[in-house]
Amino acid sequence: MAETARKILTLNAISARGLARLPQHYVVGGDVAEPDGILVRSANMHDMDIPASVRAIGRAGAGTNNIPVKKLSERGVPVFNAPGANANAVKELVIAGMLMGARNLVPALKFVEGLGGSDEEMHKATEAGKKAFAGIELPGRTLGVIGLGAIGSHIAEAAIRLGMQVVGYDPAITVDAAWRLPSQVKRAESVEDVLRMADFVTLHVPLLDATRNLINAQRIGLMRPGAVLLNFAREGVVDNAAVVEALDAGKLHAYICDFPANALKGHARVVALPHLGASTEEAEENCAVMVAGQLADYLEHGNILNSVNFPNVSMARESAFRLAIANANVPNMVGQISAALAAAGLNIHNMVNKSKGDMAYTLVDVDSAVSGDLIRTLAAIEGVLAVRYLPA
Ligand SMILES: NC(=O)c1ccc[n+]([C@@H]2O[C@H](COP(=O)([O-])OP(=O)(O)OC[C@H]3O[C@@H](n4cnc5c(N)ncnc54)[C@H](O)[C@@H]3O)[C@@H](O)[C@H]2O)c1
Ligand SMILES: O=C(O)CC[C@@H](O)C(=O)O
Repeated sequence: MAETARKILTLNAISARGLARLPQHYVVGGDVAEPDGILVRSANMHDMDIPASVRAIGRAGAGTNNIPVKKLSERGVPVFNAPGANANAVKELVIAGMLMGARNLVPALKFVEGLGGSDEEMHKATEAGKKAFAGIELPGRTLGVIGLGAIGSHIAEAAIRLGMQVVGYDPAITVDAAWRLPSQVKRAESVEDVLRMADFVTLHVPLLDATRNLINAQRIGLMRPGAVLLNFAREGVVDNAAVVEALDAGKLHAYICDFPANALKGHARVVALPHLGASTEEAEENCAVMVAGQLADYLEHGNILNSVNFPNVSMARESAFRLAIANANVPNMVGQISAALAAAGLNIHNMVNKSKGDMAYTLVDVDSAVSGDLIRTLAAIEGVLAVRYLPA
């Protein structure tokens, strides 16, 4: 059988090493029509008319708040991401951010930029002015980490190595992340507990309805005087107006973030980086390699790994005839699918069905070719969202 020339639309620049993970016969570009899959980084897809041809989305990164995941679930389309692939890059920038805040590096650099006159005048002004930028050291200080997933757990570990005390909060920490945490990390019972105990607070939660404005005026009120707040998660997790008020009142020492906004612009105690957390050669490559591999495995074989809306499902190929069915997680789907296959005279060679929340997914290998009529019958079952036939 000829290879299917699948088409992949890229909405952002995707690292070449990642694209090389796609089969060679794929057509890839920023302007392909009727794509089978989409690769994206931070481009906002909420207002995009996503073509009906799209079978899967690959997010070369962690956060998927730029993607209409719910709408895609209703179409039976998985959204893949790259968990942990940029965690080290973000960790390093957060450590840099803590040091910027602790040593007042940005205001100090601005002061130096403003120096003029002869070298001798500069030296004099330097020695007279430097006391305004005296800072603190990290060992012995407490770092509060809110969200102990791929990034938060790495930061907790790095901070312990730097001699800091670490207190963390995550109501749904995964087993993997918990294993990564050094035993010295203290477990807090709430966001409020972390805020009360920490000199530096860093946020590593996804942007969800539940985390929007997680850090607001009332919670900032609980923070230690002179604390440094770091936000390399998402803009919406922090109320910018409340932060500016706390900075102006001297309650917060600095706000270091990855999300420039008008409310923060020009503030002497704000460092806003241009969403640089994942912008390293290594992270861009790791994310693209991971997600392109997952996308291709799904398009070719129906296997699912690291989808935010579907369960992990993978089955070794022992038959040339495979059906991949996305369905709602409701009773009797497997029964109806099996009955339709039996009525068509097909023998099931292997089958797996798994669910995640409202979504379920079924892979079925059969012993002989599948007809167009059977695919239409399966697609017409109530609760079936998408059916793909994947002959090897
Ligand atoms: N600045 C950047 O360039 C950059 C790069 C990567 C990720 N991010 C952002 O960081 C977020 C986290 O990334 P990750 O790779 O660590 O994701 P992750 O899924 O591994 O970890 C997120 C953790 O947050 C926890 N969480 C959810 N709600 C919480 C709450 N209310 N309080 C405390 N914990 C909560 C989850 O249980 C999970 O353990 C991403 O969703 C993304 O928005 C930003
Ligand atoms: O792709 C990027 O540059 C940012 C990615 C980052 O925000 C993420 O959520 O992984």
